[in-house]
Amino acid sequence: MATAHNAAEFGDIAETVLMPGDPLRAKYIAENFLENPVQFNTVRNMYGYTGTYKGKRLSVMGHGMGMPSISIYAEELYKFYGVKNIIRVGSAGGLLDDVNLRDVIIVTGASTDSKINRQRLKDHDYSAVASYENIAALVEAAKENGVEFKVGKSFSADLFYSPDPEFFQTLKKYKFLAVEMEAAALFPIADLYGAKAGCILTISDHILREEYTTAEERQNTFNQMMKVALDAAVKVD
Ligand SMILES: O=P(O)(O)O[C@H]1O[C@H](CO)[C@@H](O)[C@H]1O
Ligand SMILES: O=c1cc[nH]c(=O)[nH]1
Repeated sequence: MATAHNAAEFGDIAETVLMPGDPLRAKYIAENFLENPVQFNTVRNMYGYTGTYKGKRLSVMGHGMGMPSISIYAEELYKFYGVKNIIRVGSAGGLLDDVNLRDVIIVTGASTDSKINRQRLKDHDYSAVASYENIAALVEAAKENGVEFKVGKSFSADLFYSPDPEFFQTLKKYKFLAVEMEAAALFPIADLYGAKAGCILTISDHILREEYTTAEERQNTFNQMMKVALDAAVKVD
């Protein structure tokens, strides 16, 4: 049955869904990587498509920006559409010295400055970690594709425009590889539904060095990340 945010009927969406923040990136993945993609959602322009990749039925759908947005889309996918695995494919700002523009990051877990998980856990900390199967499959797929990668923590920020840039130094001290805005919200929702989640990122800018990729560079390096995520998605049941 359709929800307030998703026009799909049960069965329209595959058990594995790749989710970029940008719905146009979802369209790009569907049009360039999926065979016979069928669009299942246009509500709020949060495009979603289902097709096949290497013989496996897969979906791709945008999740918007920020934790409230991904929380709506991810929870509905797991709860109402029988989705078993969501892999976020996102962009992120690099923090560490050895994290460079265009690097691919496989996320093991994410901390956050949001209260979103404290609302879930009576104000206690939540260890928001990716499913091991996704971490392992993403690593394997990256190696198979000859894509260099780093594995580690991301920090999911509520605010893109931070009022406290000094805090990035603290994140660096604790070896967070990158800042993005959704992983910490996604992983606990997967836990809640006994499902899986994962996250792979491409470094689109370096926060502490103020370096930025061009739109064209982002497109090309994102292609590497998409391929790794798709090949990983095929490996995980
Ligand atoms: O490129 P996406 O997947 O949207 O990810 C990053 O980009 C957005 C901010 O520009 C946030 O959603 C952040 O997490
Ligand atoms: O959330 C994000 C994504 C890319 N770059 C940033 O600085 N933050």
